[in-house]
Amino acid sequence: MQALRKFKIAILQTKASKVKEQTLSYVQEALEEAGKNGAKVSILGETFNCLYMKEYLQAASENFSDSSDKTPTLSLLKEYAKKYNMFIIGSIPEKTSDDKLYNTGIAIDSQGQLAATHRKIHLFDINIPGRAVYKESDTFSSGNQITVLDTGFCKIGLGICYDIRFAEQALVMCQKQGAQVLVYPGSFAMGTGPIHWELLLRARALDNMAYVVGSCCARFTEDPSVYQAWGHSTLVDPFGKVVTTTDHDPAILYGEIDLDYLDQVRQQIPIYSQKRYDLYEVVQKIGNQ
Ligand SMILES: NC(=O)CCC(=O)C(=O)O
Repeated sequence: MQALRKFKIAILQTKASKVKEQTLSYVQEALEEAGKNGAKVSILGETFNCLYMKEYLQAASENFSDSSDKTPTLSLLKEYAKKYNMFIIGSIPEKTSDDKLYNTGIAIDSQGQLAATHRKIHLFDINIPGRAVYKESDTFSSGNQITVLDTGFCKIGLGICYDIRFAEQALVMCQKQGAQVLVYPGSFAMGTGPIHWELLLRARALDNMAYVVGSCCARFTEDPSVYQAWGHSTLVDPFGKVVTTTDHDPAILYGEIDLDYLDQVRQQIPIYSQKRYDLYEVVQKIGNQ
């Protein structure tokens, strides 16, 4: 069988409502459109099934071992992955049987199976008074695994939002585990997004000469007391160029992943073979090595 070297991705910048069913109807509409438009991989935002605030995160959480009537988000994604023969990636709040909550990236394969999970490793605990104050560890426990999904046609490294600030995680995903595409579902903050979001996406792309997808949630503008996401979902190519981007409103972006182009860029600027491992090294300590 001929390897798939070029494929279409869709970045679904969907909006959350205060009501989970409504939020999922926005997600369903977006998946329908992306599927009809031939996306091979559709990527949603961080905790795309609710607003990014403790009470909503708790209420929208799903236990992945529950039956399908109690996991409406997972069921929806599985249905649409199968219907349109596409991979679907995003993060949702995961509740475990011992009552812990994780911010968990999920990847559903084109057969509708849960192919990989990534529990956010670095929790968004920052304190810039008057600008960005958030303590994600009040809600979630942190994960302990670095995750790279092998789709059969490319390797996708999974991170979540704040994870993008940690270059070592991306280096391990690409340079130890062979990821060609890095995917970061996000809900970036207004106080940092304008200066850091695109810069970080492009930085990780250049560190690794990889495609980088930042799929942010759309902004919830109706109520200023609710966490406001920066939006601006973006695809960056392995040369560090922004392929497509948007503002903060709901949107679906399409882009092409071209693995021949990625190989070409990695040959032309051969950082992978020029590493001075006699002077430094990035070591993965735990996870699928
Ligand atoms: N949800 C997040 O992890 C937000 C990360 C963020 O805004 C940042 O500045 O980093």
